[in-house]
Amino acid sequence: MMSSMSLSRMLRAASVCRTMSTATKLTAVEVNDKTGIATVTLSRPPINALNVELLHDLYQSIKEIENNKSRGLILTSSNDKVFSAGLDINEMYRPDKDRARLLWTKLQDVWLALYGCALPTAAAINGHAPAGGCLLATSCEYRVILPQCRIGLNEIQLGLVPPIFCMFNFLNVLPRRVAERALVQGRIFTTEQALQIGLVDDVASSKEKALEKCSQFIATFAQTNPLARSLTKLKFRGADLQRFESERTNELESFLEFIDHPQMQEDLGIYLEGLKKKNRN
Ligand SMILES: CCCCCCC/C=C/C(=O)SCCNC(=O)CCNC(=O)[C@H](O)C(C)(C)COP(=O)(O)OP(=O)(O)OC[C@H]1O[C@@H](n2cnc3c(N)ncnc32)[C@H](O)[C@@H]1OP(=O)(O)O
Repeated sequence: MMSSMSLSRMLRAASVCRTMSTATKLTAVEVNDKTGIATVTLSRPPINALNVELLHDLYQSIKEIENNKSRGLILTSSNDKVFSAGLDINEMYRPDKDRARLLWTKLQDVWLALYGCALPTAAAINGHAPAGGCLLATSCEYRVILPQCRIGLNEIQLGLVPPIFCMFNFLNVLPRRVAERALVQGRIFTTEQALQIGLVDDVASSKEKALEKCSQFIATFAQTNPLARSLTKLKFRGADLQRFESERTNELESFLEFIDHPQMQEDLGIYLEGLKKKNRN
């Protein structure tokens, strides 16, 4: 039987949190009415691989939170081992061409929405965050990770050329030399390494503590004029956003050309099979 203690705790939580009206199936959005902070939880089992639908839902959630004038946005995962496994490789392996075009366009939309978000943004990285997972986390302004996680932009290990926004994100958080080497080597960092190089800002022992640290970061802006804050953020990120816009069509076409290449398809097939084999052994 549920104790009266846990029941009252649940009722208290229910009174301060509400789910947003258009919260979708693959992202859950919860707004804390006391703090005004919205939490977006990636919820595509088993590993939050970014397919067309998840990217679509994530974009909608970010825009909805921004339009509802929340105080800040925290991104996290419903999976306790994986924040996001990055792009769903099944969407790139023997792809339907229209769907591949849609996938890339939606990834670009999500990056624009998150990197250029007017609100303070933070990622509670409660699991591994390779490739697209790391891209989402580094689009935010602040990152907290859990122990024993792995994070990094490993695209090059799959034979993929990291898109320009991967470069912007890394240059925004890492010294240029470290960013370049990490991208060119496709490095995946442990929790300790990520903290040491500054890829993440802090480490927390649990998801709850990570969310708390993210809320504390967002609360540091409580006394700051929101418009002045967002315009200042855009001054820092504006050049990247503009360059992205000028290269967006080219990047889409190169992605489609790249994954259409027979060697690329062979490499992706081998990589995917390797991931599956791991579970069969
Ligand atoms: C011009 C071209 C530009 C291209 C640039 C592209 C920019 C972005 C690219 C990407 O994001 S590519 C994706 C790269 N991602 C990875 O390399 C991650 C691979 N996965 C892992 O390392 C691990 O799965 C994990 C995330 C650390 C989780 O490990 P865990 O042990 O918890 O789970 P697994 O048993 O490994 O996986 C479960 C299940 O999911 C399948 N899977 C894993 N990752 C992906 C993926 N990214 N896409 C599709 N499917 C994936 C894995 O095969 C398992 O399947 P089953 O065996 O259960 O069938």
